[in-house]
Amino acid sequence: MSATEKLIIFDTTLRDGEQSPGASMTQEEKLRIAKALERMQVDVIEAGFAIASQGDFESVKAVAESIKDSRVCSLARAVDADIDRAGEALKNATAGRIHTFIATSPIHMEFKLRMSPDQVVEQAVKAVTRARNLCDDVEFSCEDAGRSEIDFLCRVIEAAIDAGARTINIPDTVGYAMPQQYGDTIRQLIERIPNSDKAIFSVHCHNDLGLAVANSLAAVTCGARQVECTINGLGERAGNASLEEIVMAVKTRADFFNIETGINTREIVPASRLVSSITGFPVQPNKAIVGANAFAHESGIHQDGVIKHRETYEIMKAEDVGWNANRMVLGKHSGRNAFRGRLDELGISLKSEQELNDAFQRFKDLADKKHEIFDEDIQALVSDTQKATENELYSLVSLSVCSQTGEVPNATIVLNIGNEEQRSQSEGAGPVDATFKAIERIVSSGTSLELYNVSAITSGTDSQGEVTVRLEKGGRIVNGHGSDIDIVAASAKAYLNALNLLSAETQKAHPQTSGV
Ligand SMILES: CC(=O)SCCNC(=O)CCNC(=O)[C@H](O)C(C)(C)COP(=O)(O)OP(=O)(O)OC[C@H]1O[C@@H](n2cnc3c(N)ncnc32)[C@H](O)[C@@H]1OP(=O)(O)O
Ligand SMILES: CC(C)C(=O)C(=O)O
Ligand SMILES: [Mg+2]
Repeated sequence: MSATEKLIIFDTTLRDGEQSPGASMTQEEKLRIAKALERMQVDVIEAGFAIASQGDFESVKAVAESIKDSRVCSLARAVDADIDRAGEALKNATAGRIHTFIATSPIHMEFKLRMSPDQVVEQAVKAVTRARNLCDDVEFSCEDAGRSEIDFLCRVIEAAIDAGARTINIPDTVGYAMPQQYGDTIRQLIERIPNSDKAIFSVHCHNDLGLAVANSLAAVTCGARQVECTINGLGERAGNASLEEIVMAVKTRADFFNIETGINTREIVPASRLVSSITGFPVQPNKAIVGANAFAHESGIHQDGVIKHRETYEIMKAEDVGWNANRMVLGKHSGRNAFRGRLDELGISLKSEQELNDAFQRFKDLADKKHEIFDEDIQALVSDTQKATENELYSLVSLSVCSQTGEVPNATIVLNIGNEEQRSQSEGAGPVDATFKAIERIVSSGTSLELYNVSAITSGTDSQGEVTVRLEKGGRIVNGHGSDIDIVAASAKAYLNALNLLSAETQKAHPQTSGV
């Protein structure tokens, strides 16, 4: 391996990550994540599966139109309509990629596709050819390659490369592979396929046996030059290989891998927090790189060693992955121009002067209550502003909660519903429960609460709490978000945000209806 070889980082948080049950994201949330990935200098962003729905199409299109420094990709089955839809969504991209796939394992071909191996080869070639007519950059994946026969993989991949695929992805779709075996497969494919030098070999590993990162790295030592991964390892079932672990393994053990990624690793922790807060999937404290304890030393001998010489117990620097990057960016004496400038640096664009004014007012209100304002605070308050200026049916006017030792908590809430104020009161098991019950007394939404998560946006007891509320109704699932220094108010905002998302979906489907 030469020292200058590059490992391409292909992030699929917005596509495979979104396939995690409950992790669906709005277009605005996808754009914020895409911007964070661009800041991190991810090479390829898989923005979605354009044919899946109108919303997916719009999201891929919006990401393709706003991202300039990363390639933007859409997934497509080996089906004409999927490929055309992906091409359409990507047509304004600075650099686009169509990623088409078909399963190659005996079990998938026989029982799912109901196609013979010959038909699969023929369909793969047709799909790659069609995609190449729409886009110069085409990736082809052999779904369930981890359980496919190597002779058949050689045959279908050679044909796909001849048809114009420039990246060949070998997914371990069900997380079945073992590192050494998977690495050997990659090595054999590269050695045996006559035109393998015309393509970059890529890997996409799932974590069903907890081996996604190990399998991906084994493949890198055997010639893979693209790794598909997600922030926090989000993804279908047990998830995908986690981007932060892949990138930091390759960087920390450059002596072993002798390969580089182009990732700005200082953006890793902010991106991890953003994805966690948007999806409501908390990061476990002992998660490598981005867990709260990843750089914390508890035991005396370790602390002693670190004080004497940091490298005795630390193989990476916390600041290199973005810990401690909580810079105080603005304070209560900052003006509108500084605020606007910081939004620009964070890649946040507000649609109108009115949105800027609203966000600035929220910033001033927050600065009155909280001494230091960090980037994460700004991201949260802008997100609240955008929610407030979108057409909301329900908004919070006021909330008063009484919670006292030995007494049953009680909440009184006033909501604005379609320009009319309504008040209600409820007791509950705790202040949040009382608040949600008070809201339900007014709206009777018929939803069920699937997830409630609260996390501190920054450190300190004056940190804003960020709450995610996941509601389900008739099979539709939404994640509502709210932030506030008062976590009960943040919870009420998150609950109302989820109700507004459901109501917006209902209105799209049935324009005459109002409510959830
Ligand atoms: C391993 C992965 O992560 S693959 C990506 C998984 N992600 C998703 O499925 C999320 C988005 N999916 C969707 O929205 C829908 O499944 C759609 C829009 C793609 C398709 O919806 P539908 O047309 O209703 O088909 P449905 O999902 O029921 O079945 C899939 C069909 O595609 C076929 N198919 C599956 N994969 C492929 C492929 N790669 N190439 C060609 N056909 C395929 C199946 O055999 C099945 O065909 P059949 O209807 O003739 O039996
Ligand atoms: C579509 C492909 C790349 C996939 O997600 C998988 O096989 O896991
Ligand atoms: Mg996958």
